[in-house]
Amino acid sequence: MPKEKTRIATTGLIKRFDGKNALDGVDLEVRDGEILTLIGPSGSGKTLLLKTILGLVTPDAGEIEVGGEAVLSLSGAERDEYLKQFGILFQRSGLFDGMPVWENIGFRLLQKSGASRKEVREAAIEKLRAVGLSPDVCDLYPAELSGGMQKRVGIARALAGDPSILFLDEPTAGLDPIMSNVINDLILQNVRDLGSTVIAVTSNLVTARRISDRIAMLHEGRVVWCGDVDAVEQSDNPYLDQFWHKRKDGPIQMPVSSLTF
Ligand SMILES: Nc1ncnc2c1ncn2[C@@H]1O[C@H](COP(=O)(O)OP(=O)(O)OP(=O)(O)O)[C@@H](O)[C@H]1O
Repeated sequence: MPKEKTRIATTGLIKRFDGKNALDGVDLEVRDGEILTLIGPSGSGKTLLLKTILGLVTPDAGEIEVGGEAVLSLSGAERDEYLKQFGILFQRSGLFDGMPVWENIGFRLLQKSGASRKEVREAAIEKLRAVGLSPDVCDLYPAELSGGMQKRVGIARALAGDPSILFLDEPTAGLDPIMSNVINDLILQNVRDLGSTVIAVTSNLVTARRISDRIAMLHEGRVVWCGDVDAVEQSDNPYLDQFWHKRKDGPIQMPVSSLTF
């Protein structure tokens, strides 16, 4: 069988804050066209890893290759070009309060020269349809939308411009189980249609199970397990076992101060 192509690779990625390694030698390979989901306890480095790949955070050591090219040394203009291949759903959807839905979705397209506002609006309506929302939503403001609709608009914005790589940070956080499943299916359908490569971050293990081809678990800034989603249940990795089955006891120690009663 031909070896699957690697789309994103990090090697020995280290990021220190206040003398502590928040990323502690992350080696990760994301294959072309797959959905890889990062799971792990709060503070394990999931969002930080996405930010580092995007160049929003500069690592202290390590390499990042995307499409076979080293990206850490890119200059300003090269970086702008590099970022065009990404669609990003931020935690809490990250919508701009002062912009109607269609401008939120078309934000990047509006900045591109050549596209008229009418064209961008049409493109935004098409993406609204792709996430199951009617064109009527176009002129509403984010505050007028439910949490589930905000997530859909966030996904529509991530999909605008048909990116070949999608980063989805907590796509179902704060949603009820039914809306979470609607969003899971929307993600799967759109990703399959586009053929994008996806890194998702989620604390929702139902979402992880539903959307992922592979799962990588982070703990204290390291990948402690990575494998096919179907292999999770059979794994005897103590970190994965504790996290996946939500066990209180195991190698993952939760700081008492972070527990709420
Ligand atoms: N800009 C920053 N300055 C200082 N520390 C940071 C910064 N960004 C991240 N960290 C630290 O890096 C660690 C990893 O953070 P990160 O946001 O990646 O966690 P996470 O796994 O996404 O957690 P959560 O599931 O709670 O969102 C944390 O200890 C965090 O406090």
